[in-house]
Amino acid sequence: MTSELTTLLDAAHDAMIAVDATGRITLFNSSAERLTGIDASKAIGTLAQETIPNTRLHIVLQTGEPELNQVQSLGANEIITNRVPVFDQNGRAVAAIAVFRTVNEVRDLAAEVTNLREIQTLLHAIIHSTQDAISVVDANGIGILINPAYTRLTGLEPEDVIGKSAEVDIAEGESVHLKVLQTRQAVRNAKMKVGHKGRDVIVNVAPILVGDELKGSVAVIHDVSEMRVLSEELERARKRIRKLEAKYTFEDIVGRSVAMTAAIAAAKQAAQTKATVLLRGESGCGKELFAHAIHNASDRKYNQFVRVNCAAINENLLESELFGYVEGAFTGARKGGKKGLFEEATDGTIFLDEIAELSMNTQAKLLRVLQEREIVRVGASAATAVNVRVIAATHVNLEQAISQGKFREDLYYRLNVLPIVIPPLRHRVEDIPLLTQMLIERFNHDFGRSVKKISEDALARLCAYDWPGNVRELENVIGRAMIQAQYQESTIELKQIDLPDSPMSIGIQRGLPGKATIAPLADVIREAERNALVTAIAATHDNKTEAARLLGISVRSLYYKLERLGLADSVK
Ligand SMILES: Nc1ncnc2c1ncn2[C@@H]1O[C@H](COP(=O)(O)OP(=O)(O)OP(=O)(O)O)[C@@H](O)[C@H]1O
Repeated sequence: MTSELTTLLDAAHDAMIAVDATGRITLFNSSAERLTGIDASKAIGTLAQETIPNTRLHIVLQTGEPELNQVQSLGANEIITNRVPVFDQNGRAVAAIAVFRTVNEVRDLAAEVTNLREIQTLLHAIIHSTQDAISVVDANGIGILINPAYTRLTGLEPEDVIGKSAEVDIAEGESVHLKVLQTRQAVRNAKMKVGHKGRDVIVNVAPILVGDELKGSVAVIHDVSEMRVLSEELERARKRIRKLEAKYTFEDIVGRSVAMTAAIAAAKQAAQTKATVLLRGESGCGKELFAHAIHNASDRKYNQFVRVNCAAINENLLESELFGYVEGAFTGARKGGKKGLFEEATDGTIFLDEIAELSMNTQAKLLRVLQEREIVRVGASAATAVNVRVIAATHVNLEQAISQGKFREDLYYRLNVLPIVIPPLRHRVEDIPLLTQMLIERFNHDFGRSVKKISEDALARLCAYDWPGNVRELENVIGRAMIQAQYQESTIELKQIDLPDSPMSIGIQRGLPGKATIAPLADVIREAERNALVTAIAATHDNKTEAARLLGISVRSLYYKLERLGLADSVK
């Protein structure tokens, strides 16, 4: 026997014993030594049935019949044996071979095979169900596996790819598989075009190394056009979030008084309809808060909420702002024209705050929108249909405005479909403790304070006041009190509640001026400026840069103003 053959047989996991025609052992490999505990040098040349009593090789020689899968004992082991005769050209048995291994080894092997099958099934399921296109080539760059996502992306079927060169799917660019096989290094984010349609893709390819041996490479291919669509969708969603200005919901409206509960219930009901809503109430009582909440509780919540302060926009611009304009509508008109706020709010809500401030001319145009549900851009001849829910708000007594000829009666009826009256704070004193607590928490957060509550006498003072500026005014009073409070203070005290107690000053805030209280405008402005500076300096703990930022002025300008108002020393 050649030495190569001996080495090979010694390396085999199976035990092997061969006998010649006389039944003497001619081969006894290492595994046979291991299983029998007999040295090959001692076994070779002996009669097999004498050295190993139940080899039965002499019987196989006699009968010429193979004995397959025989289980028997060998020392402490159970073994499974195959014995086969070897014949010459004349059909005479000239040798016999026994190949055996322990039953445990066979069981382990069977389990390993089962495991491998399970892993294979699992891999198959994963590769076939993933949305990522996958292709695998062997070490020679020949295709061995693709998945259905690959076929969807490239249009290539298994028969086009399996057994073919890795370059078969490339429409433009070089094969990354071949590069990875050459370098044994993974390649990430390679751009190329693949398949019949030359689809833009990004490819990640990794070598398959078993130990040190290169077995092939695997590529995961992403469709760029799909990614582009997804990122565009993401951008659209981001824009929507950015533009979604309605930040409050009904959860944010504080109030358990009967009047407030009724207003909230009416607003919740209105949210379920498409009807125009008219929010009425004094300044600062929460009309805008309600408008946000109605929008956010309606089926338009994922679309635009556009707020228009009718009092803040110049009358000449208002029409083009609301309804847009066509190219060349007026000098300075943008090329291609411009969408108006009604169109911006398509499928969403437009909140027309301070509606009573609209000119009679714009009122007529708004009436048309409400009647026809269409707008005409400035300079356009045709109308465009718009699907927009209108919420209007005013603190003005519209009935009185009608009788004074300042508000169109027909528009009033169009707007007044679902009127919701938000009661002034003085009519719902029982809400003051709740609102105060909510504000304390908000300002703790904003100013970094840790105030817990308000003292009883301070709260009593708040409840006795009649709040012409409503919740906005309460916000200011609590805000000021918390700025004044020392850091360690946990209760707002009466002395920190800064409320005007003269009935005259209340009158001024309600728009009922008393001559005695009117001061020269320059003094009023100077006083207001002084207050603003002191508050900002206090709120920022004397951080001039931050105070200037809050006031919207430069630091230099802040120092100048402090100097001019004689505050430079007191706030140092
Ligand atoms: N019920 C409430 N619960 C919580 N916060 C409220 C409530 N009502 C009003 N506010 C707060 O008071 C401030 C004024 O409210 P809002 O701007 O909605 O009033 P408004 O009636 O629209 O005022 P204006 O007529 O001056 O525009 C806001 O900061 C708002 O969040």
